Amino acid sequence: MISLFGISSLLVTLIVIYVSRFYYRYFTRKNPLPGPFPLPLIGNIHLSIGMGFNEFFTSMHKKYGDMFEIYLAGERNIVLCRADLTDKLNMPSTKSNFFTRFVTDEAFIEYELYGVGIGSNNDFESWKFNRQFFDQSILTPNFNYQAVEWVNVLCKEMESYWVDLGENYELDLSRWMHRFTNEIIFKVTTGIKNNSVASYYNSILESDNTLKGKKVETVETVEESDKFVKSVETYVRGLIYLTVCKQFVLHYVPFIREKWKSYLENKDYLLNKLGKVVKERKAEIENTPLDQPLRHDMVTSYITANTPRDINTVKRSGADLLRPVTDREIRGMVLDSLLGGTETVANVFCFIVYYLGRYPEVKQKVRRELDAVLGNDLTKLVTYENLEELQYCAAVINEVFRNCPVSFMMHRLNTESDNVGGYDWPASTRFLMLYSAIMKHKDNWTDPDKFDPDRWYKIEESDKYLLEKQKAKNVFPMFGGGIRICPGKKLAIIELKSLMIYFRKYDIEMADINAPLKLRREYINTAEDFIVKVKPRKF
Ligand code: HEM
Repeated sequence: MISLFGISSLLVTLIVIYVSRFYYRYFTRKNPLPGPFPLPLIGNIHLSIGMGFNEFFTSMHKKYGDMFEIYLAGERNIVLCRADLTDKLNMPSTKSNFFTRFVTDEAFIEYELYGVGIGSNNDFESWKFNRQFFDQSILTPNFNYQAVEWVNVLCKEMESYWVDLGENYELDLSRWMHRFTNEIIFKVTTGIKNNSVASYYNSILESDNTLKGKKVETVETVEESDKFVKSVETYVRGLIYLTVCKQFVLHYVPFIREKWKSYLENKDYLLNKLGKVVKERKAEIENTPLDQPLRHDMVTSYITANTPRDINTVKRSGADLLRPVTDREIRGMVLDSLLGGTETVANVFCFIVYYLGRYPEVKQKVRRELDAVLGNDLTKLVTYENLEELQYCAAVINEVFRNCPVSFMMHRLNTESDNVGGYDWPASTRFLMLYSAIMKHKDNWTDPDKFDPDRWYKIEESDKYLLEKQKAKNVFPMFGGGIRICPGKKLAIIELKSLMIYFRKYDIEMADINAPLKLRREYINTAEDFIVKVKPRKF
């Protein structure tokens, strides 16, 4: 039997070997760049304690310049903070050497991310197949018209709850927005109304019986709906663990091991739930007579693709794209929609409300545009064409994002050796594009720290924002770039502009106008406890 002493000596030997190997690799690394000195296993992550990830990277940028190195989970990452350094990584071609976003390891596979869906899929052929169907279902004019209609209806429904709660009720806008985006994305993806907003409203009424509103009848219980919304948020948090912890840490380090186990349980719940939705819709389609039309949602589009009931109008070419989509693939794409489209839109809208509260002159300009485009009838439903006309609103969305990005960085790896920033890098080098720095770089923006939507609005009419005029297209990666650019960008803008229409009728007032925005700063920036009152606008 091995003695305790034997086990300890073995452990010490393994640690010494690991640490020596780590520092040997560190001191002999190719192209040493400026950056903080790393520790084995954790890298530089300890330096971020007490601040958010974005603040941490921003402080490193200030200290080490536009191209530096950071160690995460013991691995080297090359951080790029100027747009021209990222050009190659964002090349819009399937021949791109920078297709891969994350490293595939055992934990990645354990989280069921490999070879499925599009967001985290590292298998190029599988990604290409899935992305084609994703784009086909979401990038058509029909989809846009349908989305505008559904978003309109849900905006009206949410408005009715706010009116019932009364103008002095303090709403946590961040929570409402998460419900709103969850319901919309679920609806456009599956065609099913999951009543996420209504059940949140019910939960508020349940928790305070002095409120005057009337509970809404829904099939979903408050608990069920809560569980689903939270499971999507929890799944995203699990992705952060994957990125910053090595598999060994996830499986063996106390506390983190338990946390990881709970993320895996949550993953099983979420995937089972989505799998059930796909199965049920499949059965519905099979039971629908051939002469009856099928509704246009993303799941229906995936299920029917390359089958005799195909609802997609675009025909595919290439033998590898002609097979039907499997249930697992469909489930992966539904999950991608939820992951990509919930936190992002919800938080951008909260940040818009914050900036409009802080800049009343910008809010006035937004209102003037809404009045001009939508007229005096406050009950009229908006159209896709109306939304297209809202150019100043589009400028506000961009400027809010530039100043307060939700997704502030993005990863890439090179498949083959390549030159980036003047250095030759071996295959599988990890690059990290720091969007928050790129979007404020003095070489590309006039008064980069100033909040001014005019830098996006009719800039051809003056030379004030000359830099933006020349460069904004390439230096504003709100939706990323290259072949992996966000496929939900049109839907996101439809949702955000539709939500901004609330400002035509209401003042969304922050409880404390002087309080700084409270952010939960993790892998993405999210608003927390964002308390507002929704009052009728004073004309
Ligand atoms: C304001 C809202 C949004 C922002 C800021 C945003 C931002 C991004 C960014 C930065 C990327 C990475 C692109 C890259 O690597 O170059 C991305 C990818 C993605 N987004 Fe969005 N997004 C938003 C809304 C949405 C919505 C509504 C959906 C739902 C359909 C969505 C689905 C996705 C998917 C599936 C991907 C992965 C694409 C791929 O890897 O091929 N996003 N998004």
